[in-house]
Amino acid sequence: MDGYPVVTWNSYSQAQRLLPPKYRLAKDLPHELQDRVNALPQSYRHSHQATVLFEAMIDEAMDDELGAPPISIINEVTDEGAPPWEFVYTNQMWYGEGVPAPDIKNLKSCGCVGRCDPKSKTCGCAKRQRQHLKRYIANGTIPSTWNGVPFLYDNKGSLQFFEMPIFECNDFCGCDEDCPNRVVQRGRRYAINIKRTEFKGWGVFNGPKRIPAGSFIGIYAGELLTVEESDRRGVLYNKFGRTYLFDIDFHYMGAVATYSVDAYHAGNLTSFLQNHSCDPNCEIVPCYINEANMEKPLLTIFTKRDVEPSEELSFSYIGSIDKDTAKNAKKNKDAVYAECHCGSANCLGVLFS
Ligand SMILES: C[S@@+](CC[C@H](N)C(=O)[O-])C[C@H]1O[C@@H](n2cnc3c(N)ncnc32)[C@H](O)[C@@H]1O
Repeated sequence: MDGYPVVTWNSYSQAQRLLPPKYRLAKDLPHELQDRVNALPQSYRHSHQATVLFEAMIDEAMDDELGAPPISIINEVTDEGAPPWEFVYTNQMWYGEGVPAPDIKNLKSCGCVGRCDPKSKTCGCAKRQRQHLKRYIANGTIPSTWNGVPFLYDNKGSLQFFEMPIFECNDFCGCDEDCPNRVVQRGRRYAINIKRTEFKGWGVFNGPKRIPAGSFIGIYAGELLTVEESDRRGVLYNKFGRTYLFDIDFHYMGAVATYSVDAYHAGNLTSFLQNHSCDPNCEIVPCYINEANMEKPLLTIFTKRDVEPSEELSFSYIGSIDKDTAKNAKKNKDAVYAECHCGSANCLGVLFS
């Protein structure tokens, strides 16, 4: 066309990156509801109304996982109506002081139309995942039976490989919402309950259907902190025996963390899924969506084997705390070192052992 520049998907997508990225600041976390409930007498927090209110708080936060089954709070063990009103229920990340905004300028995206074809040689996202896969192919992590398709999900959306980061299509890609490379961002598909256990506080339990291996359960949501702030909070948390900190230090980062997630003041069902098992059925996998900074993946939780109806969902703490911290905490008799009640046949007997 004479005199008019041609607007393509790529130029539109590039232009959008000039806008400031959308993200939430930890200092803006709302806490009015929690403050109001905590100001009420204990009899309220132990009532059925507290259960209903807690379930409603969860429901309201589930706008970003449309179609996800509702979550029930079940307590057949104590008289608490709900878990402690210490945190804001959210599936999002809230950025703490000193944590930079998401890097969208350097984010790679695809210009595919409709659903991305995993076999495509031109899809930018398939290319990016393939590039990253090369090192795993070279070191034999990917079995020789691998069919060469770069996306880590199969055609049912189940994760195939747990040892490497996922790169999903993002807000700047041309493909549709039902693209096979958009699983985490579509949210949870299986019914789960938050249930009081006898010895481990609250936990996450499967609903009535078997969850197949490789199913997405949730993002380990909460405050995204610098590791310095996380270390400062960790000393305190260890003293009173509950920590929800998770350092982002995957092997391809040289096992050194710059950032950490704290799910104490903000989080979702996955904070309770943080119960340890010596024979876990879930795994945390780094996943990049609207972020080019490799130090800031989302921590996403997937089932690593089939989970039976009503079975507890859990993962292993072993490896999630460094040895020096463990040694010192044990010496100081920190409350965070507890007897393990996972009940598995190969139980080591102690948490963070
Ligand atoms: C991050 S919290 C997990 C959620 C916790 N159950 C709650 O109610 O908030 C971690 C704490 O849960 C308890 N816990 C988790 N797994 C356990 C296990 N296998 N045996 C005993 N206690 C456990 C310990 O008190 C641990 O410090």
